[in-house]
Amino acid sequence: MTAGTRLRRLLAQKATPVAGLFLAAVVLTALLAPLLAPYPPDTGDLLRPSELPSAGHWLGTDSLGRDVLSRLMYGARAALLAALVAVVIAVLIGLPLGLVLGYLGGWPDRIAMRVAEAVNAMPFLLVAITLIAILGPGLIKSMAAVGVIYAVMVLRLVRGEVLAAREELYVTGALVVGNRTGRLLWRHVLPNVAPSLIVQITAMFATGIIVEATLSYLGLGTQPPDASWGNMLADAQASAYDHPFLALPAGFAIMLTVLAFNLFGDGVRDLFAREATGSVLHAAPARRVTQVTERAGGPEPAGEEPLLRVRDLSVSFPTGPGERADVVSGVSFDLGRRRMLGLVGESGSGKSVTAMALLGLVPDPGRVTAATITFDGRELAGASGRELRRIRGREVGVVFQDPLKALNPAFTIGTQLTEPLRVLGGMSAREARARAVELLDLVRIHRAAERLGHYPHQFSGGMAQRVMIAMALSMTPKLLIADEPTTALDVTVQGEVLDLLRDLQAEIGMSVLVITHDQGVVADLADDLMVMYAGELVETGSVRRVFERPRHPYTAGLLASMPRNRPRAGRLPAIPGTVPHPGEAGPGCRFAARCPFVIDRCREAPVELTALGDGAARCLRVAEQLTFDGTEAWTAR
Ligand SMILES: Nc1ncnc2c1ncn2[C@@H]1O[C@H](COP(=O)(O)OP(=O)(O)OP(=O)(O)O)[C@@H](O)[C@H]1O
Repeated sequence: MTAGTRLRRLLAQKATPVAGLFLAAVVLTALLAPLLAPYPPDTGDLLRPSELPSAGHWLGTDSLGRDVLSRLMYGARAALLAALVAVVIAVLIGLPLGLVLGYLGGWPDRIAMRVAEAVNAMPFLLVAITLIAILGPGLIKSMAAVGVIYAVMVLRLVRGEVLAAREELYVTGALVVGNRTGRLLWRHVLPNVAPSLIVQITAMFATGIIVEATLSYLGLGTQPPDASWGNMLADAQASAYDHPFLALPAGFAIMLTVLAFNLFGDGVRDLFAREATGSVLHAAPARRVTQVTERAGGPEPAGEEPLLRVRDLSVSFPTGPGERADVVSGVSFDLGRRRMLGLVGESGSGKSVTAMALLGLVPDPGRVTAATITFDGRELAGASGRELRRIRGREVGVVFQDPLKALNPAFTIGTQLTEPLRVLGGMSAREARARAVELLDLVRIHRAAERLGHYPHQFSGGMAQRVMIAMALSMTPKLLIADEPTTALDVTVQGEVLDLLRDLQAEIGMSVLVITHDQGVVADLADDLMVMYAGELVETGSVRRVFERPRHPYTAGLLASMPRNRPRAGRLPAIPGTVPHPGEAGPGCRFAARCPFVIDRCREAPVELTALGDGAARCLRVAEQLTFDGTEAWTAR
């Protein structure tokens, strides 16, 4: 995410910029207090004590006749300086220790963590007061003591994040290419720890302000006559009954500053959140009238509405300041009930984003628009995140590519399988367990009851994928989306999982959208096929027809480059070139640059889908009835 995008996201949240502006004003006031304050903070007119606000003293005077506004401005200096001292000490001690201990582990880590737990177990202020008793009172000394306690918090946070990052493949990858520990921690681990650390820092600033005020109130922090919000409160308390107004300025200053830090911290946290945002599919008028209402082929059983009807689905991502590019453009298709529809295309053609868009799970800052997405008679375009959540898991199940990454390593299979049954299905623990056993039986996992107590790492890839399938089927969905369900598995296991999917589809009678770059999977499973290229559907039709007689050169190229189980002379044919980046395909046919059948007209204007007897194809030359099957056209050049 670019700095500009981050700034835009920050400004989009209403409370965050307000909180940011308020904090900026507090910081400026603190810095410029000697210039801005109308009176010196520590000298007053003893003849005019405890006055209410007036033209001469906008916030009145305190019990010694000092100007409250001026003391408030100098108090901001004390508050921010105190919080800053504590936070800097915390980061200087906690960050390097957390990084090193989390990464190296062993006995130093164990000892440090026991000490951290002991410090954490004691009340915060008690520890601070004990340290101040040793160091002596005074603002900097007391906040240094607070900084040491904060350091323990930072250490625990950073260590936890490093422990998680240490297991990631990118860290192993960085080690493999020869990074030394220091560089590895600095370059590869620290950036992943930074978001949580920044949020923690804003929270520490907020509590730092409260702690400074408390310590100064108790006489342990800022010493009179210096101004601090805490000792202003202490002064006010002495005459609370006679002059209650005196407590208000410092009280509000503390409350508003702490609130602003917390709101700002929340905004920063949301800024770094990577999950899908609102999950809303925006309804949009169809942007252009497609020549045909393309369907994925295969005659629809008479009188039956398709389960899923998608029209003009587009997804865009930002490509630069104020610019977006479509990674999926104008996709329209129907998925009939009890049908299996395959979606194929090279890597980067937009298959997964299409599936995520249907589920309302395109990650921020992606934007989804569609003229209509009708699922089982209900309109999902424009539906709220809540409505989509109700459908996900219950009526639409999803199977992802890498089962061992999709399952949570911290929980047993039983816990993960029963969770949706209890949360979505409202079953009791006993009912959910019985159903979980049935589900594991359904996906042909033996000794199901025993396996429920096992953790994901105790399953092979194929077995874990069966568990994922069982989870996806737990609520008996009407639609199953399988995104590269066999890509992470070896060939023999792939076959077993495909057989299982086919059998389950027949048993349960659900519709399946299977996404893959492996035509073999589609040939094995699907009734209908959609071929996607650079974000557009380029051909749709029944699997049988498309495999026998592709009507788009790209489909033909994909089929020609499919390894077959028969002797072949020479190299495997391949489509030359690569999929263009989003927004860089040129004005005409997006496949033109790689197409051996290209003619000048192909490069001039966008090519629409043309309806065929069975399905549709996005090719100007489709009417010429070219066969596109000359393998020599695709022979690696
Ligand atoms: N979060 C994102 N931010 C920006 N661009 C993205 C994001 N996710 C996907 N894209 C872009 O969208 C395009 C389509 O990606 P998608 O993952 O759908 O392709 P795919 O056909 O499923 O490929 P694969 O088979 O490798 O998964 C790619 O150009 C990709 O770079």
